[in-house]
Amino acid sequence: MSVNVKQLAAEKAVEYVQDGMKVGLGTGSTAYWAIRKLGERVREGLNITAVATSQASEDQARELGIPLVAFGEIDHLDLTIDGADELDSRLQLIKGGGGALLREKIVAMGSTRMIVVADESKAVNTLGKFPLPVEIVPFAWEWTVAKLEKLGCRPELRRSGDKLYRTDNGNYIADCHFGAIASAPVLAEQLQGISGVVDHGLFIGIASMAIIGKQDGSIEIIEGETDL
Ligand SMILES: O=C[C@H](O)[C@H](O)[C@H](O)COP(=O)(O)O
Repeated sequence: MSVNVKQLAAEKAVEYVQDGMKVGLGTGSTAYWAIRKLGERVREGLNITAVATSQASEDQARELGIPLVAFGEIDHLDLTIDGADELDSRLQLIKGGGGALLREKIVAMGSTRMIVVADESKAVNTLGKFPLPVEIVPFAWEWTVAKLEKLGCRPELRRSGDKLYRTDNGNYIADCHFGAIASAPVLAEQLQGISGVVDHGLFIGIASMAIIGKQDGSIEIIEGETDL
């Protein structure tokens, strides 16, 4: 019987959620399982409040009866559980394959802890095989894309059918094919220096722990410097 490795990792992460916590809900097919499990625990009496990183996750949480709170009502979160497209052993991440990177970064950076949940295919030695999603404003996007190209990548504007893809914030995503990224912090700084770039999918120094589900049914945990 094949193991659902995403579910395995996600459900392990939910064990870290305690009564009274304010929780950030990630986005994607792995975070989906964490939200599902949280819904189960809420039905069993767990008392939490949550914010979501995408419309899809918000809808799922609402359906499951997870109490959602407005950002104006809280000033921080205790724990965020979210997926990743790639992660390395230093807990540097590429996120945004599902287009939610900006909201995900705002929520993760407002959290005391962030647990990344992933299957083993996401764990890499060097980030960059997965094209780096960069959220850009539609205004003068051609100029922004040209500047991205100058950083040494092949940017590809994400499409949704015959239209350009729009994020939940109304922006475009440029998927930037860099190949192996020599220094994620240096690249992050370069990206932040481009006007027109809203944010990018490099998460550096944000995750506190990664829980990686494996096909043999085991789980690998990588702990960062900010421990749980
Ligand atoms: O924008 C999407 C998010 O960054 C996801 O967390 C990421 O793409 C991983 O998604 P999945 O768990 O579906 O592979």
